[in-house]
Amino acid sequence: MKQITCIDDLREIHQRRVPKMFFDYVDRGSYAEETLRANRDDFQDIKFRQRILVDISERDLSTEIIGERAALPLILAPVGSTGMQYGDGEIHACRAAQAAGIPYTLSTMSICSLEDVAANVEQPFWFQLYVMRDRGFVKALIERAIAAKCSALVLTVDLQVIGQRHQDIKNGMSVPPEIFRLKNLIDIATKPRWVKGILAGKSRNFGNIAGHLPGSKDLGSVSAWVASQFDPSLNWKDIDWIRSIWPGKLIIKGILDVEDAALAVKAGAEALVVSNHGGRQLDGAPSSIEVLPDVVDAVGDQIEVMFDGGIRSGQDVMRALAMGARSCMIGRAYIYGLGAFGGPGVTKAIDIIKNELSTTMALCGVNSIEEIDDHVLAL
Ligand SMILES: Cc1cc2nc3c(=O)[nH]c(=O)nc-3n(C[C@H](O)[C@H](O)[C@H](O)COP(=O)(O)O)c2cc1C
Ligand SMILES: CCCCC(=O)C(=O)O
Repeated sequence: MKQITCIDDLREIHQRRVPKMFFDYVDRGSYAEETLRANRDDFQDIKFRQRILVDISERDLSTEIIGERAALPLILAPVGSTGMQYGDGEIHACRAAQAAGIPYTLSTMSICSLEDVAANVEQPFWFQLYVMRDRGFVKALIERAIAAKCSALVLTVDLQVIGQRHQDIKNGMSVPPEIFRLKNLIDIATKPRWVKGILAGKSRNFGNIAGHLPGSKDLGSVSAWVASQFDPSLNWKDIDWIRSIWPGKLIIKGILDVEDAALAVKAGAEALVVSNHGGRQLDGAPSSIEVLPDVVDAVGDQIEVMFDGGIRSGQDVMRALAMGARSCMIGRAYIYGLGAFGGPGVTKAIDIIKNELSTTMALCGVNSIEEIDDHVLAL
């Protein structure tokens, strides 16, 4: 792995090793992908202010995330179908996060179940919840997260309907995926390493939501399945209902608007995530980094503001922190590592970002995460 020096290198190997239908599912965005591109492009407009001759010999990258110490201001974001990128992918990613001292978020749409992950890792992890129409099932899911000792609930609120991802439709990336389509079978035949990894994994279907999946003869598009299962009536009043079941910390993920951020404060969440779902939902929405400063201005002293969208380097983490985020989630950056090399690839992705962040801090003349604010930016 010596030749791997940046997240883009991991992406390239992921693309080579994982079938196209699964790589594209990770890599691409919704509709014309304007927001997906903006997430990356807008980072590049943010320039640092280099400072020299500051003693930077004792840099500390650790911080607190919702009251817990973390080695880095970084969180592995919830990513559906992670176990299709690499066998038992959720367990590998969670272990890598815990070894690195950062939180891992398990998606409702994971392949390994809550119970599987809990049985195979050392420490508590976070659980991301999608609210489905069947509220009895949602309640049971939250109770499973409590039983699995999850230490935070991340309620994702930007996907009650799904933004269409053209490439997924073209590739047969349905629920479940059409792997027996001739084109996909031919592609899979050229990816023996992936096949071996998947066959070695314990789980091959969505572990948390058995009973809510279409039968294998009833292949539907993801959008049809989401429309049939996800509750479009979800609204602020439901937060009280969730609170009545979930006693722990609540993080609301998917906020892009200052008024919504204020409502998240009012709802009593411990944190919110400024996120456009990695450019996979409302195409034409602004980049996450564009809206971050306004959200921080409005509510940053009342609620912990987290950030995600487009982070591919430690420089990007530094930019988000400089704009007021307290910590950052990464999605694709670690999944590229997982698809390329399994657990060690996730560790590699975290290490790359950590080293880049450390060097960037040094060259900007800061020694701690708490010191990072807009004074590190060239205005
Ligand atoms: C393949 C993939 C699957 C995702 N699945 C979920 C999910 O199940 N739940 C969720 O809240 N967010 C999901 N997201 C969004 C991520 O949590 C995160 O918001 C996004 O990836 C951040 O952008 P980035 O990939 O540029 O870092 C997914 C993202 C990707 C790339
Ligand atoms: C049906 C939701 C799939 C997971 C997800 O959130 C995503 O693909 O972005």
